[in-house]
Amino acid sequence: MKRVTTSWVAARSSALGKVRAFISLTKPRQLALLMLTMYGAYFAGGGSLDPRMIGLLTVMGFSSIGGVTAFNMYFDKDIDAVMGRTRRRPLPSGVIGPREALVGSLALVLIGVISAAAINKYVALTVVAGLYFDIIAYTQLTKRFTPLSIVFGSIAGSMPALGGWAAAAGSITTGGVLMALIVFLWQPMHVWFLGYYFREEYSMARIPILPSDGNPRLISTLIAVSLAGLVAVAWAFALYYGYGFITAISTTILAALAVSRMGEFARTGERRDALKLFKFASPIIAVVFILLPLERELVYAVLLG
Ligand code: HEM
Ligand SMILES: CC(C)=CCC/C(C)=C/CC/C(C)=C/COP(=O)(O)OP(=O)(O)O
Repeated sequence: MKRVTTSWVAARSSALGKVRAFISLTKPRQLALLMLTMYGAYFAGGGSLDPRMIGLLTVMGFSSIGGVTAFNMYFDKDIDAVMGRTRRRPLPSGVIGPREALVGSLALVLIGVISAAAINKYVALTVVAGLYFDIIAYTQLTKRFTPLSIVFGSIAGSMPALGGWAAAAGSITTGGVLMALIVFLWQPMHVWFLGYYFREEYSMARIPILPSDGNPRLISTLIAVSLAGLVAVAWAFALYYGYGFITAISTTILAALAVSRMGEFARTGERRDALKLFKFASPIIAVVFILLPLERELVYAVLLG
């Protein structure tokens, strides 16, 4: 009896281990913030609390974004084995086999496309675009060859916001494009400070993540320009739709803070400054995608009654 129980416990713990490992293939923290941009855009675009829609959106977001991320890890298992940051991931460490990862990620992507189509064809379009720009344009065609890969990765990263808005608005309209543009313009800060912090590992894996081999002054200037663009888009949204001024003011303050801290990094090129600025990036995008829907609610529910 004891032997049966032990083998059952062993089997259960290995199955749990597999599930945990597969969840880590979806990069849960990145997945969570990407889903926040999806929900934020959905509610900022006037989306309702209808349970069917919220359910479909949640299944679509988790499975399409998680599936694409797991698919990316399947393709990148060779370079992930080289970098200290990624070598303990389930594929390079062997916890999950390539076939399991491929089948699982494809299943998730399929569920994502189907649930997106159940909402409307524009949301389905954003999922297909996210799949194409992440897996083909970024992972396959550019990530290993040029720092310009960030353009394609950033288009992919902007798709959940566009999809969330399209789910609410029933099509792709100005507000969705502006919110997607905000995510697009946020990504250089997110990617390049992380890339600078891990630049030895990236060069070991021969991944050209940084422009001009990581000149801190150039990186800071380019990120400052992208943040200025982000702030301009936030103000454009507020002026166009008549709500979003608190979001625009908050984004302006946060971007100004980030740029003021970049001066130190531009001068010293210190890795620890790059990490601090990387960590500072996520709250900026979170503020936009939490405040904007709240402001819409405030204006529509309270002021317009
Ligand atoms: C070109 C596009 C992007 C690239 C190259 C990129 C790259 C990365 C990398 C390398 C990490 C570290 C992962 C790890 O070591 O486990 C990361 C973490 C993360 N990413 Fe991205 N990312 C991109 C787009 C996005 C987008 C659009 C979002 C959300 C809107 C996002 C949210 C996050 C979050 C929340 C984390 C975890 C941050 C932390 O640990 O503090 N990423 N990303
Ligand atoms: C609607 C939809 C499906 C959108 C896709 C959203 C999505 C998954 C965006 C992520 C973009 C991206 C390039 C991440 C980094 O990968 P990396 O390989 O550079 O990161 P790593 O080095 O940590 O593996």
